Amino acid sequence: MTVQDRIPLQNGIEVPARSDSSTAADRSSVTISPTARPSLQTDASAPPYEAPCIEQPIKVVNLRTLEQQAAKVLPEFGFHFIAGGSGDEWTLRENEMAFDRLTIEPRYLPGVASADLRTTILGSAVSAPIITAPMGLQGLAHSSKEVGSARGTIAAGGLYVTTSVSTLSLEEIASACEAGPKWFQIYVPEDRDYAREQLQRAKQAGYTAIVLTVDATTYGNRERAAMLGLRAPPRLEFGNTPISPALAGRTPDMHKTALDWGDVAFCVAETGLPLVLKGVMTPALARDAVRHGCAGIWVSNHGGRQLDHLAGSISVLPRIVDAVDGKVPIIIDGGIRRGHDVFSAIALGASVVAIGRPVLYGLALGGAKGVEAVYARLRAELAMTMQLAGAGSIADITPDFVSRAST
Ligand SMILES: Cc1cc2nc3c(=O)[nH]c(=O)nc-3n(C[C@H](O)[C@H](O)[C@H](O)COP(=O)(O)O)c2cc1C
Ligand SMILES: CC(C)CC(=O)C(=O)O
Repeated sequence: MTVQDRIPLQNGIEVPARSDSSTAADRSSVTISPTARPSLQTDASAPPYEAPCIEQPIKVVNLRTLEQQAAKVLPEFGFHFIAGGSGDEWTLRENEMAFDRLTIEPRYLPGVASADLRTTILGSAVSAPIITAPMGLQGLAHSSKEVGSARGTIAAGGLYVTTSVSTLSLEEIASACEAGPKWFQIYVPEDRDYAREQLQRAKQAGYTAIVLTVDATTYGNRERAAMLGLRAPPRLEFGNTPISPALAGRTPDMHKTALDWGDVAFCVAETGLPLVLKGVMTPALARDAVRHGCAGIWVSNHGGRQLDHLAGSISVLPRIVDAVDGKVPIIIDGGIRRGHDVFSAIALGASVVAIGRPVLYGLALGGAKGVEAVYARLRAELAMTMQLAGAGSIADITPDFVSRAST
């Protein structure tokens, strides 16, 4: 199989593929697990993976074009691991398309001199209603790994969410956040002792909330690498392997399949921290989450990487907002690329939005400074949208600012 010359991305964009002289015979050494639990594979005989390492401020024209820029600096496997979705990538595309079907109804002559973007989420102050979504294996994006994205996020006044499947340890990442706000997202492992250890380490390291992701009880059907004939790296680093002597010698599975409300109660009982449920796509789950004491609801389809053919996340937000009825704050992610996307999400009832891939593209292009530039651009677009639409503060952004496009 030869690697295509040009790779089609979202929105009809194509990027030139890197040259790759490996043959089908070479690639056949990639192990494809025949088990019922697909997972990200490694390819022991592949050449070492070299992530970008440049630290520099970058010019961000807009967050959409970042994908093309990042494609030029990332190794192909890393780029497609980050950019890709699952199955036909319908949900991946729909996340952005659903925002594109919304229109803004401006309020002119409001006497607004400037827009104040500041807000709070679960007691943490942020410079704008924008936070960084948890993302695993950031060593594929840049040599600074999660330290780079954490530093960039905090420097921009955002909130950082560390994942349990980070390349670096949750403690190293917590240090990089310094005094900035940080949450810990867990994929509850099968092994209770290991789960307990991770939660206790997170609390000890100063994370102030636990995010429990519910949409990954098995790995999504990620087909890009296979379709493009890409070789996975020889090894993938996971920074949160067990450390306590009681767990010595165990290599616990990082994802529990039979996740249930007992796991939610366990995470709360072990930490006493507020728990945000991530991956909520239905009003029924949102209602149950509130009833079970969750402190926040995170509307997400995992950036279209898990179950394909879920709706675009912004499409389900209004019904979830109705179900939650103001009892807890709502976070939303998926396809947020423009200041007016942030504006629409807030108008439709989210407290803050989270951004995923654009952070990793900024990281790949410039390390922490690149991430800071991504935030700066999105914040500038939001400020401009608020000024032009006539909203002086985040609290001013009410539902009547948004309607569905009539075309
Ligand atoms: C490379 C990558 C890794 C991810 N890893 C995690 C993870 O470890 N935990 C999690 O809950 N979500 C993970 N996600 C999903 C993001 O948290 C988020 O839901 C999604 O990226 C938002 O969509 P966007 O990329 O369009 O902004 C990952 C997403 C990407 C792109
Ligand atoms: C290492 C992966 C399980 C991280 C993830 O959640 C994702 O790729 O979407």
